[in-house]
Amino acid sequence: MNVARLNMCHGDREWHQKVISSVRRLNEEKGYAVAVMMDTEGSEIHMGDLGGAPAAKAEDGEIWTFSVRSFEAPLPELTVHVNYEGFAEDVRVGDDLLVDGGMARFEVVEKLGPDVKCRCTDPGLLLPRANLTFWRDGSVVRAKNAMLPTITSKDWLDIDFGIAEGVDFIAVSFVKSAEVINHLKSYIAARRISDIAVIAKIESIDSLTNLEEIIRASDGAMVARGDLGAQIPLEQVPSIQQKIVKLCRQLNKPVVVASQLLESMIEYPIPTRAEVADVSEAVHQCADALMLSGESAMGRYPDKALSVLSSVSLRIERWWREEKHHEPLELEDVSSSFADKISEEICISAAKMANKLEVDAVFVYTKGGHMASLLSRCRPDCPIFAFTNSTSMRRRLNLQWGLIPFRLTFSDDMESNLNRTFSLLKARGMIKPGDLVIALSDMLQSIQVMNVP
Ligand SMILES: Nc1ncnc2c1ncn2[C@@H]1O[C@H](COP(=O)(O)OP(=O)(O)OP(=O)(O)O)[C@@H](O)[C@H]1O
Ligand SMILES: CC(=O)C(=O)O
Ligand SMILES: [K+]
Ligand SMILES: [Mg+2]
Repeated sequence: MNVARLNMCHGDREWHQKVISSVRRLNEEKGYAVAVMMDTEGSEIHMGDLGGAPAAKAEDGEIWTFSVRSFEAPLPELTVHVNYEGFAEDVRVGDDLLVDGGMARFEVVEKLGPDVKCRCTDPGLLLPRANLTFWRDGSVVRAKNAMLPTITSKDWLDIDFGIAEGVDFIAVSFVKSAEVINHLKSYIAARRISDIAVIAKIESIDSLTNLEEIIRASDGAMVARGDLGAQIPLEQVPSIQQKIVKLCRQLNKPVVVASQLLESMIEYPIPTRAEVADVSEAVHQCADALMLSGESAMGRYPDKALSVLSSVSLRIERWWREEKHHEPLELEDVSSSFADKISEEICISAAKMANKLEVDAVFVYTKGGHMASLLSRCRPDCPIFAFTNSTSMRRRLNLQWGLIPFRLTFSDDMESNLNRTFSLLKARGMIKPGDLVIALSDMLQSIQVMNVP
C-alpha cells in the first residue's frame, strides 16, 4: 500500500483525523512512507442515511418515495431522503432514476411537492448515501444540478482540515474545468504550502469535455469509474479509461485507476477471473496506481484484496518484461525549460541503458522529485530507488509507478550520497555487493554506471 485515501463522503473529521494519525504513526514506527489523499465529497446527488439501517431492499413494482424533506429516524416505509434540494423540481415523470449507476432502478411516476414517487423497475439493494442519477432519453440529465459547485462550503472546511493535518494529496471530485483546479492550487499556495498535490477526479461528462486542460492544470488524475459509469453508458468506460491513462502518461502526470477492480472481494476471499483481467489491463495500460474502495473500506477481506492487487500487478509486469511485450509508447516531450529537457533526455537514456545492460537498479537523487517522475515515466525494467531530502516529497513520490522512495539528507559530495545509500539499501537487503547500478542526479545532471562496492 502506497497511499491511504480518505473519502470525505463518509465519516466525520474526528474519525478521519484518527486514520491520519494511525498512518503517520505506522510510517514512523515501521519506516513506511504511506501518503494520505483526501478525496472531497463534492456536490453529487445521493440518498440519505436510511435512518441507520445498513441497507434496504427495493422489490420489483414497489412504489418508493424519494424526498427532499429531512426525516427523523426511523424513516417512513419505502422512503429515502435525497440530499439535492432541486431534485423534485428537476426530475420529470417518466425519467429513470438509477441508484449506484443501476444497482437498482426506478421510474418516476408522480411528483407531489417535495416528494417524488417512483416505481421500482430493477429490484436491488439500496445502500446508505448511495449515488443517484436520473436519465431521460438515454442520457443522464444535467439540469440545474450541473450548476452545483465542484467544491462546496463543506468541502472547503474539509480542505482546511486536510491542510492543517498535512495531507499529501487532495483529490477533487466531479471536476468540471481547469479553473477549479487552479483555484484550489492558488488557495493552497496562498497559505505558503508547497507540498500538497492536487489530483483531478475524472468522473463527469464535463470533465471529459475539458479533459486535457484539466489534466494539464492538475498534479495527477484519477479515473473514477464508479461515478463515471453512472454518467456515461458503461460500454464507453473502458476506452475512456485507456484514453485518460495515455494522456496522463504523455503529460507525465500520475494516474490512478479506481473502483470495482476487485468488487467481489467485498464478500468473497478470491476475485473473479474477470476482475483479475481488469487489474491486468489497467497495469498494461501503464496506470501508476490502482485504488480499492469498498473492498478495503467495508469489505470482509481488505488485506486479501490488497495482496491480490499487488500480486496480480507484479505478475503481469514480470510477464511483460520477460516476454518483452512492451508496447513502446512514443513519449512526447514534456519539458518546458532547457534544464528540464536535459533531465528528460538523461532519464530516457538511463532507462534505455538500464534495460540494455540489464542493470540491477537505477538510483535517482532528486531535490524536487521531477527527475524521479521523468524516470518513472520511462518504465525501466529494474527497480528505481529515489532519494529526496524531504519527507513529504518522499510520500508524494509513492503515487508514481515503480518508485521506491527514501529520504536522504543530501551532501554536496555525490560520492558520499552514493555510499550512504548503498549502505542503507544493503542493510535492507535491497541490493548486494557487485550489483550493477545506474545513478542519476538532478543536482549534477549526471549519469553514472557502477558496481555496488
Ligand atoms: N468510512 C467508511 N465507513 C463505512 N463504509 C464506507 C466508508 N467509506 C466507504 N464506505 C462504503 O464503501 C463503499 C464504496 O464507497 P463509495 O461508493 O462512497 O466510494 P467511491 O465510489 O470509491 O468514491 P466516491 O464516493 O468518491 O465516488 C460504499 O458502499 C460505502 O458505503
Ligand atoms: C472513486 C470514485 O470517486 C468513483 O469511482 O466514483
Ligand atoms: K468522494
Ligand atoms: Mg466518485
